[in-house]
Amino acid sequence: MKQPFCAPAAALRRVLDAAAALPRPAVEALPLEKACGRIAAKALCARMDQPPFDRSPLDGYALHSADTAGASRETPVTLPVTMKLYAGDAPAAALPVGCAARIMTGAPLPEGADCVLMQELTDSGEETVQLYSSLKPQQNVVLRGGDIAAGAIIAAEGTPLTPAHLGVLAGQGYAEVPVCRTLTVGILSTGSELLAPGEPWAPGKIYDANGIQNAARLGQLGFAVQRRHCSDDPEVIACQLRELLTGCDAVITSGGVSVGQKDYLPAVLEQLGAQMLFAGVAQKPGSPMLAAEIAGKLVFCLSGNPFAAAATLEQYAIPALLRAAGRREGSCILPRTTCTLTTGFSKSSKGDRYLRAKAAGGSVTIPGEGSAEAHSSGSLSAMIGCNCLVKLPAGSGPVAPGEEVEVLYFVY
Ligand SMILES: Nc1nc2c(c(=O)[nH]1)N[C@H]1C(S)=C(S)[C@@H](COP(=O)(O)OP(=O)(O)OC[C@H]3O[C@@H](n4cnc5c(N)ncnc54)[C@H](O)[C@@H]3O)O[C@H]1N2
Ligand code: MOO
Repeated sequence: MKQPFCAPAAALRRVLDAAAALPRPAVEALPLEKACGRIAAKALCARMDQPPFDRSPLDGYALHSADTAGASRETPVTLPVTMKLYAGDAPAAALPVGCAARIMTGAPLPEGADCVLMQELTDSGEETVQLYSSLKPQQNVVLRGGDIAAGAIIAAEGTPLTPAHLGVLAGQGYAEVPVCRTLTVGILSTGSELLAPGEPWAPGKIYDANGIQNAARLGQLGFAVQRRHCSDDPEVIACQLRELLTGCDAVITSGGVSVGQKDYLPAVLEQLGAQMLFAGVAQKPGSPMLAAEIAGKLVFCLSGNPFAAAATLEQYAIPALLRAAGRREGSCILPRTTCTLTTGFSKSSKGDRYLRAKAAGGSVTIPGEGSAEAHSSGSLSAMIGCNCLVKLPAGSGPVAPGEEVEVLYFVY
């Protein structure tokens, strides 16, 4: 007997648990220049205090704060200038009490100096300097370790490395970092109606949109992809799946998962000895989707309708693949928030429904100016520019501008 469709939350839990149970990806060392977007395979810590010495944030004079007491434009304090420090210099001696050091932004403070007066508040003298303001200890000093202290975690294991992480790591003298090997995902579009890009159009045929879209999205998230398409022939599909499973870490198919006479994916998965994670998810769109494990590799069979494929790719395949790629679970799951609708949607929702949308600044716009047709699972163009899904829970009626809805942002 056919099993009831899996609830969305349970479906996500199953694929995340299956992904977490897979062997961790191998570790490789990469130069920082090549590590953007890659996942830290180990915790990356600060090796030293940054900055590594107390430094000046200003062009001016390093001083003993006690020497500046009472200084003002009316009653300047005059001191001899006994040293000069540029960024990159190492002070050769301590600053004697009663003396000033000419100092430039980024230069280390000499020992003894505990403050810096900007040159605009002096006469900018070279031999002697007149100070027009008094200072407190540590005023205008960037303290050693003030940015990051030795030992602090820069990126926890499983963190995708951003330009900011790489900047901090570079500031620590890292030349290379241990990252998880890139996973390769096989992408198979099934359907005898499908044409490859560039093929001449013929009656009854359509171009394979899902394959490119799925590949582009996975590429954006740092996966390598191998993309193919094949006809609705169970032997061909099985053969293509076997080949992709040999050369790739996971496979995503589209099409052929429903109840049509040429919807062969359920039977092919059975033939290949798949362990099903779920067969069908209780939502619109994408309800016929399958998720399985074959020989220790994740396989996601998305429905052919392009928006159904795109939505379930975001909701289930991407979180699980990112988890398998080495990310921590928290950064694999679509972040949820509540936003106010600026546009409405005219249909009621018997089961959970997900609509593509554009969220920003607490508001969310469902494209298509209220037309439910724009949101049919076969329509693709309304997806352009969308960054999230709006969830309309089972039992919702039509929704109107001004109402609050739950928003699930796509993961990056
Ligand atoms: N009697 C029923 N019919 C259908 C049901 C049902 O419950 N009972 N479910 C419907 C739902 S919901 C969906 S979703 C689709 C899913 O069908 P399949 O996953 O088997 O997908 P196909 O039939 O192969 O294709 C559906 C649609 O998408 C087009 N397509 C397929 N691949 C691509 C591609 N790579 N690029 C662009 N477009 C693609 C295909 O030509 C079809 O138009 O089943 C419903 N039917
Ligand atoms: O699940 Mo289907 O995607 O509604 O057309």
